[in-house]
Amino acid sequence: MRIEFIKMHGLGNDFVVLDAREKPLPLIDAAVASALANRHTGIGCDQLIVLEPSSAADFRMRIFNPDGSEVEACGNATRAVGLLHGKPARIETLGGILEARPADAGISVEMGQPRFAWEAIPLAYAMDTHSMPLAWEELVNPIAVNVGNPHAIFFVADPYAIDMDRLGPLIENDPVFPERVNVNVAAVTARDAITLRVWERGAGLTRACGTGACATAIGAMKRGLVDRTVTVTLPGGPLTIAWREDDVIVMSGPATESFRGSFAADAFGLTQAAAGEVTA
Ligand SMILES: N[C@H](CCC[C@H](N)C(=O)O)C(=O)O
Repeated sequence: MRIEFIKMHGLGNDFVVLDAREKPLPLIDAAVASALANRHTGIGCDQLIVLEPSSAADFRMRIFNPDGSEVEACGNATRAVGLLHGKPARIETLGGILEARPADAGISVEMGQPRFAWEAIPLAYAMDTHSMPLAWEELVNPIAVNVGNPHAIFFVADPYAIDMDRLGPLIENDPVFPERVNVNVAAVTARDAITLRVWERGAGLTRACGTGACATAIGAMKRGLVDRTVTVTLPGGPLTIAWREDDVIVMSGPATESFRGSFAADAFGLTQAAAGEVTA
């Protein structure tokens, strides 16, 4: 049995998309996700995205990191599947229902409302999430924001001077973040401009992180560093983030289909455990 995939990206944050909305797929679990995401022995991607039918929205989007973890939100992938869908879509995710629609800048997504309570990040114990009283070497006093998934944001002079390969995993896996955390290092360069790099939970350094851009923009707005619409420039390019008066975050930016292909299901341990069984 062969399975078709669509290779997509948002500013270089890349995805393998499996579309099971019309036809069920065999079970996709952590092992399968990790194997497909492997850049040497698999197709290779920052996240595996699986689309399924939904009773609550137009369709459901499941998000798997290369380490196999299934997570609540992926901003760049939400724009990518919005492009694939080709018209406005309500998309069910573990982090809530999002709305994606074609826009001048590519695709615009309503990413829901940010959460700041320590229990919502989550943190292991009560703490001021506006400026956490913690330090990891030169990275100090982050603001923590949940935008469907957990983010810690450090404001620094130069994000490109930070050794993310060393400090990223240290912070990602700190026990203060019981569900781990995405690590953002950002510099505010104007009232409407931020430069950002992200060490992603379960994926490492990526060329762009949509939820990271949302969380960082909201963090900067909460600290009064920028206005309520800001351009966040990642290594892969810019995203526009607005924090609406109704508290909803709106992210706009490009999405790209790179190519389509197929693979032999059993090459990645995708066995039809039960005829017609949908993904778990
Ligand atoms: N690594 C993230 C998921 C992907 C987020 C990122 N690719 C985006 O565009 O938001 C997490 O574990 O929460």
